[in-house]
Amino acid sequence: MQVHKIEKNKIPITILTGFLGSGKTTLLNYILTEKHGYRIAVIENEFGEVDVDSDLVLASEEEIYQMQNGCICCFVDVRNDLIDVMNKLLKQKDKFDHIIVETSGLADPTPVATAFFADRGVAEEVNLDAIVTLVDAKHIDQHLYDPVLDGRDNQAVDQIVAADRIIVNKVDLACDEGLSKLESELRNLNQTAPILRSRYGVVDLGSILNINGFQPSYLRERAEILQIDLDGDDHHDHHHHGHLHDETVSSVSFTFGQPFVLEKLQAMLTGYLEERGAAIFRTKGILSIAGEDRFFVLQAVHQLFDLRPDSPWRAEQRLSKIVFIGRDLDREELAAKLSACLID
Ligand SMILES: Nc1nc2c(ncn2[C@@H]2O[C@H](COP(=O)(O)OP(=O)(O)OP(=O)(O)O)[C@@H](O)[C@H]2O)c(=O)[nH]1
Repeated sequence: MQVHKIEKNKIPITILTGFLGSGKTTLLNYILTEKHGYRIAVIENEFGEVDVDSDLVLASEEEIYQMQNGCICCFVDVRNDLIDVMNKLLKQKDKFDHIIVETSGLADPTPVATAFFADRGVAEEVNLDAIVTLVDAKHIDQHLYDPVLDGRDNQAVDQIVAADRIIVNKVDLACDEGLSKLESELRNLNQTAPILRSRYGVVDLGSILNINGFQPSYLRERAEILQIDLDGDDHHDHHHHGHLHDETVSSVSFTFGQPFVLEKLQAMLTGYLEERGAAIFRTKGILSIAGEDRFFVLQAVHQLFDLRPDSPWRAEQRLSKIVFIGRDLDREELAAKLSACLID
């Protein structure tokens, strides 16, 4: 690991970003289980009404704060929540020495980064270390060149443009030629960020944590474009900014008390995602399966899906939670399809 100069006494913050399903939680879990000597506090922000992500982050000693209901980049109130969470964290700052903020996959990281500067109290205590952007080598093209967003703000692009480090993840799903082409496209969007490659988020952590990689001048430029006031010192002021994430994308979530019949569910998901997967960016779930003592984890990025047993249920009630994120989602249709897979 390389050692870098760190701003004295300030707690470094890493913003972990990347489009839906690019591998942020996978990388976060890798970081949380590696022996790097940092005590890490995590702030998670999820897009979707039902919280699945906190179940997917491995249980650990680290402090994990969940922020839900909205995307931190978009809503001033949610950014205020972020500052409130930070203030809570800072009251017990002897417990950790690094903070990781995992943004939702639809967030533009720039307004998130500005939140730390706009609040004077927080700005005195923390140092934005780097914006680390994960890129899904298999699926990113559909989002970088999304025809629905033609001429409009595109978060997949924003995330790459704002990056201090780019990690091209899922290299196992791409060929060498495809990776080189992708890397030159990324270089066109971002001329300075070093580009790393990874499989399941395995990277040299010395290249992404405590690197002093953040470029404030660049943030100021982006903040101006987004009309964010960087110099306001009261974060409870509802100042406006010109950014909203892709409104054509929404999420639909369900919970079920009854268990699913595995084969029925597998067949339904295969058919549904094959047919609709281009418009369904992300599906995740923690599922109760009939006859199984373990809960199953469902992970899908577009058509590519994985449903497998995880750990035994603990004493808590077995409740399935499932969330779909994408375009033109029909709640009724999905509810009927899922209900048909439940045990009679
Ligand atoms: N084949 C392959 N799959 C990967 C790799 N990294 C992550 N995945 C899988 O991709 C899926 C999404 O990974 P996550 O880490 O949950 O992605 P995320 O960015 O946190 O997703 P959101 O929070 O929903 O935006 C999971 O099924 C992972 O197991 C990789 O390098 N190769």
